[in-house]
Amino acid sequence: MNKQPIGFIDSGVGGLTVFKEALKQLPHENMIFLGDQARLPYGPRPAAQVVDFTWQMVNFLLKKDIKLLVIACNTATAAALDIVKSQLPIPVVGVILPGSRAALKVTKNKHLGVIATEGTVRSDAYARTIHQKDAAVKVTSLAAPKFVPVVESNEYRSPIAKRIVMETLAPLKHAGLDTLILGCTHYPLLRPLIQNVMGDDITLIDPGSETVSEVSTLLDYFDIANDDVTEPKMREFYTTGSPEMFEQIAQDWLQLDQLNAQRAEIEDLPVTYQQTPVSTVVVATKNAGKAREFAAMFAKDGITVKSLLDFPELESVAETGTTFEENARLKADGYARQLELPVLADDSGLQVDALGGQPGVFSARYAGDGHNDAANNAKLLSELSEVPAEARTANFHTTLVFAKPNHPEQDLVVDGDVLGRIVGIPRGDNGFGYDPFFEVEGTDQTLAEMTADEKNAVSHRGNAMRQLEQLWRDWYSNHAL
Ligand SMILES: O=P(O)(O)OP(=O)(O)OP(=O)(O)OC[C@H]1O[C@@H](n2cnc3c(O)ncnc32)[C@H](O)[C@@H]1O
Ligand SMILES: [Mg+2]
Repeated sequence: MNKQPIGFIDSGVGGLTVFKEALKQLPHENMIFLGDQARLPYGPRPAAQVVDFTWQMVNFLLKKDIKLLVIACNTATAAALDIVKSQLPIPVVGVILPGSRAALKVTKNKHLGVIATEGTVRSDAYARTIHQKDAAVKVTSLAAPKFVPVVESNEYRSPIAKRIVMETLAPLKHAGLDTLILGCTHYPLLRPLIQNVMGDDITLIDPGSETVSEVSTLLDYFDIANDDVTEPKMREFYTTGSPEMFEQIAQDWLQLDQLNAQRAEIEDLPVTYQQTPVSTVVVATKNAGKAREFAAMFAKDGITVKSLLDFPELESVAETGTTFEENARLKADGYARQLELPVLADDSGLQVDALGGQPGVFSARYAGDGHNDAANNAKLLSELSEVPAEARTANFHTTLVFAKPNHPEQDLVVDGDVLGRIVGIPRGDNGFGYDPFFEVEGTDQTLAEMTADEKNAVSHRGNAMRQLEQLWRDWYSNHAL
C-alpha cells in the first residue's frame, strides 16, 4: 500500500482530460495536478525550452513526494519523456505511446490521422511510434494550433470554437483515414465538435484513457497502488496562471465538489537537465565546394562546420542508393555511426530534362568513377550538343539528411530544388561542379556568376537549408524515443 500521490503535469488545463480518466479508473489514488498556464501554449516553443519547463514542473511535484509522474501533455511527452524517464527514480508515463497503441487497435484501413500542436507534429513522435509497431500504417498529421487557446479561454463550446474546428479539420475530411488521434490533451474538450466535423465513421482516440490504463498497470507492477478505500482522497490543483480561470474550467470538466486551485511559482525552480548549445555541426561531405557553402550558411548562427576533410580516418561510405534520399541517408547514418555524433549529409545532382533526368544521382561520376568536374561538364555538353537552347531545361536537386548515431528512424529529411537551363559556353568562376553551365531561371546568370550569398539565396542547397533551419535545433535536442 502506498498513499503517496500520483503527479500530473500539462502546459495548461488539457491534462485534466487525463486526470478525469484517472478519477474514473483509479478513484482510490491521491492525485496532484500542475498546469503551466502562465507559459502556455507549449506547441510553438522550441523543444529545448519545453524540456526546461517540464523539468521545472517535475521538480515542483517531486517536492510533493509523488510516486509516479504522468506527463499529460503531448508536446512535453514528445520533447522530454525520454530524458525525464532516464533521470527520475519513479515511473514516468507519457501520452504518445498509449495513444498510438489505442489507435492501432481500432484502425481497419490502416490509415490514421493525428491532430496535435506544432511541436508534436514537428517532432513526428506519433508517426515514429506508430511505425515502430506497424510500418504499413499510413499516418496523416495536422497541426491544430488554434485549439489550445480556444480551450484555455473557456470558449470550447462557443460558435467560435465550432468555426475554428471546422476550418482546421477541412484538410482531413476527405483524407481517407478511419481513426483520428486527439494528439493534444486539450482536444478531448472539443470532442463533440471534432466528431461532428469528421463524421460518425471516424473513430476518435483520446489517449487519456489508455494512458491511465498504463498507469494502473505500473502501479500494480511496482506494487505502489493505494488500496485504502476508506479515507477521502487528495485532489490538489496547481497552476502557474490564474487559479480562478483554472477552477472554472476544471470544475466544469471534472464535476468535483469544492475544487480549489492554488498558484504555483515554478519559474525559479532548477532546470535539472541543461542543454549545451550546439556550436559545431559535422557535414558528411568530401566536396570542398559543398562544405564551403554549408560553412557560410551555418556561420550566420555562430556555428562552425566540420566536414569529412576534418576526419580523414573515417571509412568511406559507398553511395550505392538509387535516389538522392537513399544516398543522403547512407552517408548521414554511416558517418554518424562512426563518429558517434549527429551528422548532416547532402546528396545532390543535376537533372536535365532532355536527358531524361540524367545525370541525377550519378552527377558526381557522370564521366566515370572518380571526381572530375571538367570531365563531367565535357560529357554533359557533348550529350546536349544536338539539343536546342530552349529545350535545355534542368534542375538542381538536393536532399539533406541529418542523422543521429544509431537512430536511422529519426533521420531528419528535407529537399531543395532550383530550376534553370544548361548553357553552351561556361560562364563565371565562382561555385563548383556544374555551376558555370547552370543558368538560373528568371535570371541571366549562371550559378558560377553569382556570389556565394546570391547562390545560397536561390540554390537547391539554400532552399533545403531554409527548411532545415526551422527544424534541426528541435530535432537535435530531442532525445531518442
Ligand atoms: O558525396 P559528397 O562527399 O558530399 O560529395 P559529392 O561531390 O560526391 O556529392 P554528391 O555525391 O552529392 O554528388 C553531387 C554532384 O553534383 C554536383 N553538384 C552538387 N551540388 C552542386 C552545386 O551546388 N553546384 C554545382 N554542382 C553541384 C557535384 O559537383 C557532384 O558532382
Ligand atoms: Mg558523392
